[in-house]
Amino acid sequence: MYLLIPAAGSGKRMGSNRNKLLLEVRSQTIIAWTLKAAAAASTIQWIGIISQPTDWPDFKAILADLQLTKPVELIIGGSTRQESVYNGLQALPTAAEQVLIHDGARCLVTPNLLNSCAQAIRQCPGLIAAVPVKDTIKVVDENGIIQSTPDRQQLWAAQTPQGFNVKLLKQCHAEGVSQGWEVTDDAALFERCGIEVRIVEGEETNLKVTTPQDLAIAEFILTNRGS
Ligand SMILES: Nc1ccn([C@@H]2O[C@H](COP(=O)(O)OP(=O)(O)OP(=O)(O)O)[C@@H](O)[C@H]2O)c(=O)n1
Ligand SMILES: C[C@](O)(CO)[C@H](O)COP(=O)(O)O
Repeated sequence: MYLLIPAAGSGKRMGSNRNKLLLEVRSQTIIAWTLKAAAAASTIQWIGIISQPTDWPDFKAILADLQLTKPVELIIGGSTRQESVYNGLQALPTAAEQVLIHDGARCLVTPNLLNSCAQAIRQCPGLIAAVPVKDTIKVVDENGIIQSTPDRQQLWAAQTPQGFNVKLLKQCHAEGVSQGWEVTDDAALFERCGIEVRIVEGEETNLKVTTPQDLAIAEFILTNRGS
């Protein structure tokens, strides 16, 4: 399976002055933890890291340290996650029929979840890892007044990995560009194009390191795993 790792963000919500993926948790960078999970997932045969060239010296040093046995390519990122994935899709080897996309910032993903998604995407056009929402969610208007309470049975929190048929995902991204759609994940492009996306049960611990609080939680989870 081909794996694209969007890693070209700036980490505004982290409040850091550099790419948050270069911050350390338990003495390893966030991107190193993500790469280690990808390396340990037996189904992953190729890894593309979508990133800003200014970060390449750091990424190359991390790769040299990890000594991965799978081919890894650095691909130039865009100014949004959507643009970064678009670039990643253009850089995939022509043999790639399916692809998994996994945020570099979700560094607690397990090899097991990557493998489950890689196997499942062979049977459907698109899928995402997701977990059932535990909170009661409110829809609120611009004045802070609650409008409704959606039925929680139908609410799932989206994660990555997200898996897709490459040809269809390229078509959906192209449609997104021509229609000016702005989305925060690739499944949303499939949804807008009317193509089915399946849910694969994700992992509660598969959080996206977004804020300083998430860094502390990631540290706690990795310590408990004995990693
Ligand atoms: N132009 C961008 C923006 C984001 N990403 C990647 O998409 C993933 C999810 O994005 P997010 O957590 O929002 O990362 P940042 O954009 O870095 O954070 P922020 O939104 O707080 O600035 C991250 O692995 C990030 O590196 C990317 O490849 N290209
Ligand atoms: C793709 C994603 O990780 C799914 O949870 C997420 O949508 C990334 O963007 P966000 O803006 O941080 O939600």
